[in-house]
Amino acid sequence: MTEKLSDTGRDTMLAPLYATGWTLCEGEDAICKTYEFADFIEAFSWMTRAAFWAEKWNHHPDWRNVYKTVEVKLTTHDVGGLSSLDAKLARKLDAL
Ligand SMILES: C[C@H](O)[C@H](O)[C@H]1CNC2=NC(N)=NC(=O)C2=N1
Repeated sequence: MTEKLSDTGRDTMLAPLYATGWTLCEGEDAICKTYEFADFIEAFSWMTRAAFWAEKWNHHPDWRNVYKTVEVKLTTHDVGGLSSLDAKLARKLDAL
């Protein structure tokens, strides 16, 4: 069963993500990042690749795409905050 990240879990799991542009979202226990692509097709292709990983892991982003920008928010609804699944998916999104 997925659990909410502990304080120590946050430090170890989120610190590397802060280094790649992730931040804690305002007013909620989630991490946010805005990705900028060359154009809409690059952005949407990335979203498509990301969608397959989200579905495979049954862990889905809250995201918004406008033209070549994708705003991503990750949190674990089942536990009401950040879990290791969010860090795992964030690492994958950064690697796509
Ligand atoms: C029923 C389904 O397995 C759950 O709703 C999954 C789906 N995707 C999910 N995605 C995210 N981000 N958090 C969840 O808690 C979650 N739960």
